[in-house]
Amino acid sequence: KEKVEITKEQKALTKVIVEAYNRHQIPQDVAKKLLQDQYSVEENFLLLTEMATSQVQVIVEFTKSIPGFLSLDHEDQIALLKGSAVEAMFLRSAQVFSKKMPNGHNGILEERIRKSGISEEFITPMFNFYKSIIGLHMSLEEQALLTAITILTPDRPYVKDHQAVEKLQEPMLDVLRKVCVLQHPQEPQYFARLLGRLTELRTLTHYHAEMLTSWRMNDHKFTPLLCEIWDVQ
Ligand SMILES: Cc1cc(Cl)ccc1OCc1nc2ccc(F)cc2n1[C@H](C(=O)NC1CCCCC1)C1CCCCC1
Repeated sequence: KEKVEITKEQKALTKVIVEAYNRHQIPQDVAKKLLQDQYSVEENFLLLTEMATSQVQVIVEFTKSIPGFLSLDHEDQIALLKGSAVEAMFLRSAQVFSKKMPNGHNGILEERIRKSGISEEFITPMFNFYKSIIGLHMSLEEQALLTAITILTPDRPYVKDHQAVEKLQEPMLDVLRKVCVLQHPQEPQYFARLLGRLTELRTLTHYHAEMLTSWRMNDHKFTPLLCEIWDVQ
């Protein structure tokens, strides 16, 4: 049985990523807001656009803290952020949804999201993804590293220097693999299952523009930033 050892450098890298991720805190309050009140479909849509907009800003700050990211070609930096923004939003939504809340609150939150205005056909795949994330019982390190790995995906559209992105993603994958072995010794396949969620995340992201334009109301208004990120309008 191979003895898994995390090197000093890998410990330092994990620390940087987890600290950046913790600064990533908003929009944790979206769950609180949704539990406070029932909103109309229009108010929910507005809440989503506000949350998504602040999430984009937070993701940019998180990504800038990833060692080496700012040394990438500037256009590639934009391509990576644009290409991963929606996946990062769903990943963040799943993590917010997976937070243990006082009794019954998780049920209320699920109910509010089901009735928020999202079209019926997208509710099931979305919650299937959330529940598969919950089932993994991810640690904070795993959540932070998985988010960084998602952003540093070399094969995003318009990325020119794939190699340079791979060189940043690989050390993250190495340390995530070791963290998984150390934190889930009983589940040798845990790391593979974790990466498998990224495939499910891409499938869910595939529908995102339709999820927005089919929100049960008329006249969907998007900000220019969200038009860029969400490929709508
Ligand atoms: C991310 C996303 C993309 C598309 Cl296209 C459609 C939908 C969606 O989020 C669904 C979704 N899943 C959730 C799970 C837990 C939760 F607390 C909120 C959640 N939301 C939406 C939200 O605020 N997400 C933000 C969470 C933080 C990061 C940025 C995004 C709320 C908006 C108000 C109406 C109820 C859904």
